[in-house]
Amino acid sequence: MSARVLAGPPAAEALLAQTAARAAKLAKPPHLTILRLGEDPASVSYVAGKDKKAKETGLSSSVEVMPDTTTQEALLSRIAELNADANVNGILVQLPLPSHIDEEKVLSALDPDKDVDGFHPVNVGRLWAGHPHLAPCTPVGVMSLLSHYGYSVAGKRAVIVGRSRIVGRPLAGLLLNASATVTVAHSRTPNLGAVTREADFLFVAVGKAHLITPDMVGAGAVVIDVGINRLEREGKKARLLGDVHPDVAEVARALTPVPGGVGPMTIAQLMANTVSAAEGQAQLRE
Ligand SMILES: NC(=O)C1=CN([C@@H]2O[C@H](COP(=O)(O)OP(=O)(O)OC[C@H]3O[C@@H](n4cnc5c(N)ncnc54)[C@H](OP(=O)(O)O)[C@@H]3O)[C@@H](O)[C@H]2O)C=CC1
Ligand SMILES: Nc1nc(=O)c2c([nH]1)NC[C@@H]1CN(c3ccc(C(=O)N[C@@H](CCC(=O)O)C(=O)O)cc3)C=[N+]21
Repeated sequence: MSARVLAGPPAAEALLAQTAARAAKLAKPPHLTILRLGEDPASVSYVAGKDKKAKETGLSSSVEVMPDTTTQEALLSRIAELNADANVNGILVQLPLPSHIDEEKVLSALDPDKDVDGFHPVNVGRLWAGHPHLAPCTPVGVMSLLSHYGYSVAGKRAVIVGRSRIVGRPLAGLLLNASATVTVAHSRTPNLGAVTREADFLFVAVGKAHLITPDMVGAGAVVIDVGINRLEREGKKARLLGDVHPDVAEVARALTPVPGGVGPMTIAQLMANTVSAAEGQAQLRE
């Protein structure tokens, strides 16, 4: 038996269609500003993908590139201007930032109601209080992928491997809000396989190619592979590997592919968050 493949693109298209319809109801197209510092190739490529998808969805977007020598002060002052600019509905600061910049300070400087990544402490608090407004795109995208394919986590055992700000932690909050029984494993978890085998729904966001092998997965589990590991190849395009070994398809009920699984949902959810931000701001003005 081979697992059902939970492809991202059809679910992402459905979400984008809904999002475009919401955007069209607003007085003007919502505007997303993306700040990128430096020329890290992965960041260049992700940011270009977000900008392109925004335009395809009927949103307005702009990318501002600053040198990787930009001071924290200069970045904070640009953020203050964007916060004050009524024409800007959403602001995204692409991560990772150069090491001389304090990520916490930068993320806390964003207007929480324009924080389309959901990384500001106010948005983290809203999520964990059980009433999210803007929540991180990747985990929200994972939840909508599950619902697109008809899965409900209520009353089920969910195990997450990874506890980052961008994926593991907010995913735990969303799954708890959706009434799953949630376990979060990480690098200090002994006997990882014993924990992951208990999962009805297993979510993996670590960044280690093929960490999860078939012996670590319970029969009939739904497995969501968030990991993206670049395997550079001489003279060829890099190959992308997930955190889950492909043989897991032999034991799991369902599995997301890499690429073409969670990645497209992240981008689609960013568009949805930008529209949510614009809707929230329009309500505040009423
Ligand atoms: N598809 C998408 O849209 C996205 C994909 N990604 C991908 O997801 C992966 C994770 O990203 P991100 O969350 O930012 O990564 P981080 O490096 O921030 O976090 C990795 C987490 O994995 C844990 N970990 C590391 N090694 C092990 C191990 N051997 N066993 C168990 N846990 C371990 C770490 O534990 P500890 O906290 O103890 O250090 C940490 O919590 C990456 O491959 C990234 O490229 C990320 C964002 C979006
Ligand atoms: N402030 C901030 N917000 C983010 O949301 C953010 C970030 N910084 N930094 C980096 C991570 C990573 N991330 C991805 C987005 C899309 C794909 C994606 O579209 N992946 C495609 C493949 C793309 C390719 O070919 O490289 C897929 O999985 O099919 C992957 C990863 C967002 N991140």
